[in-house]
Amino acid sequence: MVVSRFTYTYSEAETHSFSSQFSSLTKTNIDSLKKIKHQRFGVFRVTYDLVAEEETKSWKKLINVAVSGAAGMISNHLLFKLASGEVFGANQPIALKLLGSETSFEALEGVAMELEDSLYPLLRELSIGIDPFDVFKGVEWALLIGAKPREPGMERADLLDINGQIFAEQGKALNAVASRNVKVLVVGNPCNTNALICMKNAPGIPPKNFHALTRLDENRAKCQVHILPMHNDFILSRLCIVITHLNIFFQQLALKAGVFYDKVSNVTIWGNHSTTQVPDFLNAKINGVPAKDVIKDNHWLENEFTQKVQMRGGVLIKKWGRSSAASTAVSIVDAIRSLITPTPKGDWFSSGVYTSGNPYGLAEDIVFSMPCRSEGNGDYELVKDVIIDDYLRARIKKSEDELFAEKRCVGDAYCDIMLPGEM
Ligand SMILES: NC(=O)C1=CN([C@@H]2O[C@H](COP(=O)(O)OP(=O)(O)OC[C@H]3O[C@@H](n4cnc5c(N)ncnc54)[C@H](OP(=O)(O)O)[C@@H]3O)[C@@H](O)[C@H]2O)C=CC1
Ligand SMILES: O=C([O-])CC(=O)C(=O)O
Repeated sequence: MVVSRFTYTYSEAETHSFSSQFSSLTKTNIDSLKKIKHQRFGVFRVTYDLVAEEETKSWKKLINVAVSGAAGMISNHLLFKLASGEVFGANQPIALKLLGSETSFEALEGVAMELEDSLYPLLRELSIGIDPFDVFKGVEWALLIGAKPREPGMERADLLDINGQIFAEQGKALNAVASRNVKVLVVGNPCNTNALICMKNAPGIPPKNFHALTRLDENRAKCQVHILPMHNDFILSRLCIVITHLNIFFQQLALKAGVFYDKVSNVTIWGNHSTTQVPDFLNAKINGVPAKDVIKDNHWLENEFTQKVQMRGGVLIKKWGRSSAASTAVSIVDAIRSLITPTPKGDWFSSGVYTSGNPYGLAEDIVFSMPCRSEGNGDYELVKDVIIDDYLRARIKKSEDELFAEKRCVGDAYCDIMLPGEM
């Protein structure tokens, strides 16, 4: 078998002139530029015969992965994890197809150069482009990160409108050219509604294949346990190491308590990736014991813990001046790995998935974070044996209402809902 490392359509000089064209673009010529096919990059122009190599390596068939917003902050962390084998495995060669825009094209070239310079053996193909109908051709995974963040003075409805258009176009492109079983993970906010829009525009792809990223919220919920009040019969503390400069502080807390966050399981985030999300402590377990039996402080769980998780994104934006990028990339890796490796017995993971046919009595036709299990084949099943009490039901309803409001906002002139990260 021959694994191709790009055939590049343009010479180096042509690339530079191609790039500089983008800086002087007007809206009228963008469409004609979009007709240009996406490019195989740099060293990946050449096709190498890997037959000899394959005799010694038990590599799987090449997997095609598209990443949008590839020149952005999250992608800058994620792409290197994908190329290294950390995500799909050490025997999984990968073709990365990076989607940017006319404004980010030069930055995208810079990202591609860094990927080249990293000499990842598993990265067999790398291409960049600005037209999703080119970039998404044959992809088996689409990680949709690119989305316009809200700017000062913008109406929320403007953001939903703009991002709605992005995800509608990308849904159409996936529908037209992607693998029929492509798995789509929407990260760009508001991710639940963007995932729904994308899905609705891709009727040829099973709705079950669309996910909105709520794994970061699950991870945040797990790490928040470190702030548990001391308890008479059980002292528990938790650690979160996703924010590098807080490592030492958190590690000290964990060492003192002698409990690590890998002892927290069965954590569901219900609902929207927003401040209405519901971190479920009712079904969560600590050391295999129901979290409520360990913590026995309902007030703390319903208030302090819940709000900490709901507000985490916004608090981080205030401190960093930008939204979570590294921990988001980590959670994307977790989300993918949860679908391609069997879920540990008795546990589950959270993902924003389509509600139609759900076993919890949730409203149909929205993308809602729910507990999932996978056999490791890329697919998932919803977990049936969870308890939903009156408290959870009431909180879940608020998130449902918000998602219906978001749905209504797409295309509306005025919108009065909270978006993810808002305080
Ligand atoms: N679900 C979750 O848990 C989380 C979601 N997020 C969300 O992920 C998204 C990306 O975050 P991050 O990487 O930090 O952001 P960046 O601003 O660093 O990058 C975002 C990318 O989105 C693309 N973009 C921006 N505006 C538009 C537009 N109008 N049309 C098309 N693409 C656009 C740009 O790429 P280009 O010009 O190449 O298209 C840009 O590089 C944001 O929406 C953020 O809110 C963030 C953290 C957690
Ligand atoms: O809050 C934001 O805007 C970014 C985000 O989604 C998060 O950090 O959870």
